[in-house]
Amino acid sequence: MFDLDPARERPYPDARRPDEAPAPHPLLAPVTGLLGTWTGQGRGEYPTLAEEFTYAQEVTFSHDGRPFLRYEARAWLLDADGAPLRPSARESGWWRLQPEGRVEALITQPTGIAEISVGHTGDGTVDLTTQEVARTPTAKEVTATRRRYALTVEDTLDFVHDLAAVGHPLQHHLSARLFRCRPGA
Ligand code: HEM
Repeated sequence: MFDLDPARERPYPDARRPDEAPAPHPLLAPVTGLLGTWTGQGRGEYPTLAEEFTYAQEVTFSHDGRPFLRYEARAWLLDADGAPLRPSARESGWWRLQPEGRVEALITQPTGIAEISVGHTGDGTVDLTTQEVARTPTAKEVTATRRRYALTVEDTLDFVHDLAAVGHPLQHHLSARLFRCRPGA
């Protein structure tokens, strides 16, 4: 009989480093530099908000040998001294790599938003723009987002997020600079 012991090692673990098994699918070649966990800080704004805010963010990219990345991100707001204030945005999804660096992404948030985005990757940068935004009945009115993830200098990931929501056209919502987490460092 099949052994369902949950304590057994998973047969298909996710890899978070390019040199870790399983080997990345060849279509992942333009994005293997993203693999792993990134943390850092950013700032945000929107015309509906009286003030800018600062936040911390943790982002993880992994894969299981197939031509998509698993994406997971969470953020928390920071006070003026950099201390955690409260949990903020979370999201997770799948980035499907296609030939010629084309990317299709599915990203969902607990605020009732599901983004279907398309874009392109090359030179350490991933650009994604929503093709569709689906919303649960009580979600805020988000109509579009645009994201750029850019590996600028080594082990640094810059993130910019534009948002069209609650009657406002696409404009800056977030910018962050994240640094690669080294386990045990
Ligand atoms: C690092 C990720 C993010 C952070 C730290 C963040 C932070 C914030 C903050 C602090 C607010 C003000 C309201 C509040 O205090 O909750 C806000 C509003 C909002 N955010 Fe974000 N956000 C993030 C990502 C996103 C994403 C991915 C979306 C949509 C796809 C989004 C859509 C919105 C919308 C629609 C509002 C409400 C605007 C309004 O009605 O005034 N945010 N965000």
